[in-house]
Amino acid sequence: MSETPETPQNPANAETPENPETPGALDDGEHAAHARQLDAGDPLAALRDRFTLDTASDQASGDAGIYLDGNSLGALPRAVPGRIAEVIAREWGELRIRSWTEAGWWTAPERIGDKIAPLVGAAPGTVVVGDSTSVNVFKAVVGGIRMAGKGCTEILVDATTFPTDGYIARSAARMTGLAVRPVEPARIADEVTERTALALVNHVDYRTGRLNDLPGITNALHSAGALAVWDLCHSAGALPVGLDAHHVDLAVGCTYKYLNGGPGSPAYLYIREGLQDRFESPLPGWNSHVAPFGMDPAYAPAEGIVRGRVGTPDILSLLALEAALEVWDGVSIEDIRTKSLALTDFFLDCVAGYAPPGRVRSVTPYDHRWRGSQVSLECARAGEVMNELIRRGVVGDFREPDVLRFGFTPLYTSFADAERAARVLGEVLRALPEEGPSTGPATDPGPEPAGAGG
Ligand SMILES: Cc1ncc(COP(=O)(O)O)c(C=O)c1O
Ligand SMILES: Nc1c(O)cccc1C(=O)C[C@H](N)C(=O)O
Repeated sequence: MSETPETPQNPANAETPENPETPGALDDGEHAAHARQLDAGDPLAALRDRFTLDTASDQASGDAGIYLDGNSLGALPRAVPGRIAEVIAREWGELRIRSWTEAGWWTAPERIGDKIAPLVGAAPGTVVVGDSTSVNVFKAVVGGIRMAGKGCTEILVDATTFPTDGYIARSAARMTGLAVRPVEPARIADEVTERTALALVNHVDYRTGRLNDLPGITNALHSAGALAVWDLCHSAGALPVGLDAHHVDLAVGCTYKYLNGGPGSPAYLYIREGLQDRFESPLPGWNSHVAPFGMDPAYAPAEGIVRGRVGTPDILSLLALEAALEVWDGVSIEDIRTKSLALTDFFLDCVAGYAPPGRVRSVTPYDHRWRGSQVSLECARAGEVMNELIRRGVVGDFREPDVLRFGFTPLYTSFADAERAARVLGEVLRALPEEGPSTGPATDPGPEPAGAGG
C-alpha cells in the first residue's frame, strides 16, 4: 500500500461513443442480468436480512428506495429496536441505578470498544467508545502533541480533511502554541520534518472516496519522529484498517456510518498499547480517573484505554451500537472489502453504460489500492440531479460544489441496487440537461442540501 497513488483510470470517465443517448437503446437487460448473477453468487447476500430495509419484492415493484447513503448514516440493524426496548423497560425502568453494575453499563465503553477493535485491526484494550468524533479528534491531537518531542513546532493536517478535523486541530494547536500546516495526504511523506509533532489524516476522503496510504504515511511520519493520527470515519466497517499491524499511534472514528450504530451514536478513540501510559487527556473527566468514586479533587488517570474516557457514557446510544455490532457475527472484514470493490467496480461499469457520454466524471480512483467504499461523480447541476434521484427512490447525497456521492455498504447493498441506481442516474441526466436554467443547490444549497440529513 505504500506505492505512489496512480492517476485514476475510470471507466465512468472514459468516452463511450458507442453508448447511444436514448434510454431505450441501452442494453439495460445485460447489466440487470449481470447484477442478478452477481447477487446469486454473493456469499454475503443473506446479511441484508439483518437490517430493516425495503424488501427485494418492494424493489421489484419499483416502489422501494435504493439506499446508497450508508457512508453518512448506516441502515437500522434488526436487533436494535428490541434491545433498546429491553434496556429501557428492564435496565432503566426496573433496575434503575443498579444497572451501572448489574447490567454492565459502567464497563460498556471498553466492552464495546473491544467489539470494534477487530474490525479496525486493533488488540483488545486499545479502543474506547464515547463522545463524538470531533471530541475524540481533540483528545487525540492534544494528547499526541503532549507526547511529542519538546522541539516540535507544528502539526500537519490533511488538506482535504472533513472540516471538523481541521477546525479542531487548529484550535488544539492554538491552545498548545503550535502551528498548523495543511498538507495533501500524498505529500505528507515529503513535508514532514523533525519539528512536526503529528499529522492528522483521513483514511478515506469523505468527498472523493480516495483511500489514503495509511501504512506508507504512518511509516514516513515515524521515520521523522512524528505521530500518526488517523480519522477512520469512512473506512471502519468498509475495509481492513490494520491499526496495530501498521503501528498507528492514535485513531478516531464514528460509528454511525459503516458500523450502523444509529444517528449520533458514540465515536471511538484508539490509543496504541505502547503509548497508553504516556497519554495525558486534555479532557480528564471523572470517568477516566483511577478511582472515580474516590471523589478526589486531584486527578490521577486510570490505567490503559480507560483514560480515553471523559464523563458519563451515553448509555442508550452505546447499547444501541452494541446491538448493531451483532451484524458482524461471523463476517470477515476481508470479505466485506472484496464485495465493496466488486460493487463499486460494477456501479462504475453501469454508470459508463447508462450515463450520457461526458456528463459525469468519477473523482473516485478506479485503482483498487486507492478506493474506499463509495463512488463520487462530478457532475454539472449535481444538487438538482441528487434531488431528482432521491425523488425517484435512489438515495445518495450531494457534496459541494458538484459531487454526487454513492456509498456502498457491503453488508446490505446488492448488485441489483447498484444497477438500478446507475440506470436511474442515466434517466435523470437525460431529463436534466447539462445546461440548466440555474445551477441550483450546486452553488446555493439553502438550508437543506440534498442528502444533508443522511
Ligand atoms: C471524516 C469525518 N470526520 C469527522 C466527522 C464528524 O464527526 P462528528 O461525529 O463529530 O460530527 C465526519 C462526518 O460527520 C467525517 O466524515
Ligand atoms: N454526521 C452527519 C449528520 O449528523 C448529518 C448529516 C450528515 C452527517 C455526516 O456524517 C456527513 C458525513 N461525515 C460526510 O461524509 O459528509
